[in-house]
Amino acid sequence: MICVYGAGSVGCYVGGRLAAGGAEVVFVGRERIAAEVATHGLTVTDLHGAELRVESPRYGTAPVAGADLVLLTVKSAATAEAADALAPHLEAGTVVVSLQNGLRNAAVLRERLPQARVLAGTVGFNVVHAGPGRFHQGTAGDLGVEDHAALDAFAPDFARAGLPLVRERDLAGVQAAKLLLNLNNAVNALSGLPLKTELSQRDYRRCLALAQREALAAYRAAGVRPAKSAGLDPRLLPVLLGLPDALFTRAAAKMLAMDPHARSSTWEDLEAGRPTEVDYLNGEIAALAAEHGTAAPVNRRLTALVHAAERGGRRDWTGAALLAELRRAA
Ligand SMILES: NC(=O)C1=CN([C@@H]2O[C@H](COP(=O)(O)OP(=O)(O)OC[C@H]3O[C@@H](n4cnc5c(N)ncnc54)[C@H](OP(=O)(O)O)[C@@H]3O)[C@@H](O)[C@H]2O)C=CC1
Ligand SMILES: CC(C)(CO)C(=O)C(=O)O
Repeated sequence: MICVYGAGSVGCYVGGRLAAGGAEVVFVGRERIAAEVATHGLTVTDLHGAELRVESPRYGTAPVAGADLVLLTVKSAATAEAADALAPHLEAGTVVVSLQNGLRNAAVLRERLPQARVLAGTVGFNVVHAGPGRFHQGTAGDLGVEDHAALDAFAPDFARAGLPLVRERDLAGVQAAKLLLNLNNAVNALSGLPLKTELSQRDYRRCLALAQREALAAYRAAGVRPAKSAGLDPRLLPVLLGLPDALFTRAAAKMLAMDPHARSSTWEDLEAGRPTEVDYLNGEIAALAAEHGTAAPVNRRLTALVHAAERGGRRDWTGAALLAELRRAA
């Protein structure tokens, strides 16, 4: 049995696809989503036109025993608490995969779940809660997981679900590369715009490039080596982002191949009135920079602006205004 623990956007989508493909899936999460899927069932859709239904998903609010695989899909701030709740229900050797953004979740899980085989993972695509019981994948991307033989037993379930596991030898590098892209979550949430509209405007991209340059400097100082993404050396990302719109649209066609309504998870958090994960994204870079003596005023400012937005502050920054604000901070 596969348990999805903390089933919100990513958990309902991934678990929904697995269940629609025939896997036995138990979802654990909050009462409001349990009530929603009890009434409406689960529908998962994607940018390629897929629409899959799970009529009666097993969705509860308490941890369950007997899972062979746990997919952990809570936001980073909830990882420790989720691990503590799961601990008494895991048998020795149970595989726990962290499908979360950020760099440190797997380490938190390993510390709190010594009996489990914890593997780090990344979700390379965006999912939004698109209506009652509906979860939509709006951008292309893979499920990356730290390679381990323990995954052999589950790989067929993911393949049948149309979400093949991409088994990575350097997951830490993939996570570091993913974090470079997730620095855009703050820019996207502050813009109030869909990802495609935001990334199509050079000034927003320049904001992201400033944040990425700081991250690359912090990585260098810390000895973190981000992996290539889509074949591109991560050091070239800020250069690519700085291109004029017409050139960028052509050079980064793959990056922009997304549903026009796709949003970042940080935008979704603000929209739902929840605390965001910004401390684990831009805040992670600020912390890494402080630890290794490099500068990260842009990531610090973006973190502060997202926290202000959580308290009702501005969420309609134009690209020019945000860029001026970040340049003032730098
Ligand atoms: N959404 C996306 O497009 C993407 C997200 N990610 C990453 O995936 C992870 C999950 O994100 P996402 O699915 O968007 O997050 P969501 O907030 O949609 O889902 C997490 C769910 O877990 C619930 N939860 C929190 N704590 C517990 C707990 N102790 N027990 C049970 N349920 C709990 C939350 O409830 P409540 O809110 O009430 O606390 C929420 O419903 C994050 O790290 C995110 O960065 C990665 C790529 C894309
Ligand atoms: C897929 C991506 C990068 C989209 O912004 C994401 O990880 C998120 O929304 O958190």
